Amino acid sequence: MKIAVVQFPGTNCEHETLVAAKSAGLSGEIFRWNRPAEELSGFDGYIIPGGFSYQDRLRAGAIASKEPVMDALREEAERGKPIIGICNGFQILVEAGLLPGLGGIDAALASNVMVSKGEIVRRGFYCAWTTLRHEAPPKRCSGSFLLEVGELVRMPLAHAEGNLVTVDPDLMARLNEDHQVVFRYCNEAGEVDPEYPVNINGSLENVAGICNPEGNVLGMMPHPERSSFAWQLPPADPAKSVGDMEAPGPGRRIFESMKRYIEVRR
Ligand SMILES: NC(=O)CC[C@H](N)C(=O)O
Repeated sequence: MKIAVVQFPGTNCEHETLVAAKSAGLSGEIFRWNRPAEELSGFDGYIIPGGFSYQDRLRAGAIASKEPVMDALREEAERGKPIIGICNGFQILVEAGLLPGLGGIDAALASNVMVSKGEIVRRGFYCAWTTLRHEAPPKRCSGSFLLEVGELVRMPLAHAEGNLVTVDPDLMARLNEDHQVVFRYCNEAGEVDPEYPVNINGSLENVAGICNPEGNVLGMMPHPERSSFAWQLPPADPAKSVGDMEAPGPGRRIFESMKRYIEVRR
């Protein structure tokens, strides 16, 4: 099971993403955006990692979304192969139209605006640990294939443009009804609160991850590769482990899910 971690100029999470995927039993390689795009068909799945592709110019993900490699990824998605976009990867998927309903002028990942008690308390780039509640039914989505409804996973986020906004009053109803909301920001007890700091970036309905209608394409703002090993967890976390460098952290479940999804598809 071989995956491609697609790297654009300005991507900065490709190595740790590949290491995390390998820790889940996948094999793979970093695939530079300017390689012949047809070589992508030889992989079983794809991850677009985080970073600042093209310096986030215009909007984060906007320029990378126009690269020919994204047309090839669209074709692979149509064949049912899994694609996970993490942070800047999510932004690129949205801009490329691989998550229908998002992107264009109707719905976007906009600048973070954190609101508490009716006041804006913070804006822009933010880096913090967060807890996600898995909202989709098991097996709904390639990147959360193994997760139960309500399962909590801890991982960090670090971005400026992850705030889902829309002018379409029906968008959330459609996404919810179709179980395309995969993750929501919640507190450690699993409760969703629309205010900062639980709703960490101001996103509509605390959305942290969305899949396409078919479930094979997942975009998520937080970084599972940054909590795929127990040693990556914050010092106070009970699951923190420094002795065993291979001990799993919660983020590994995303990559294990992708592996299982590929196995089941075969
Ligand atoms: N960590 C990242 O992938 C950064 C995402 C993006 N460039 C932003 O700041 O919004």
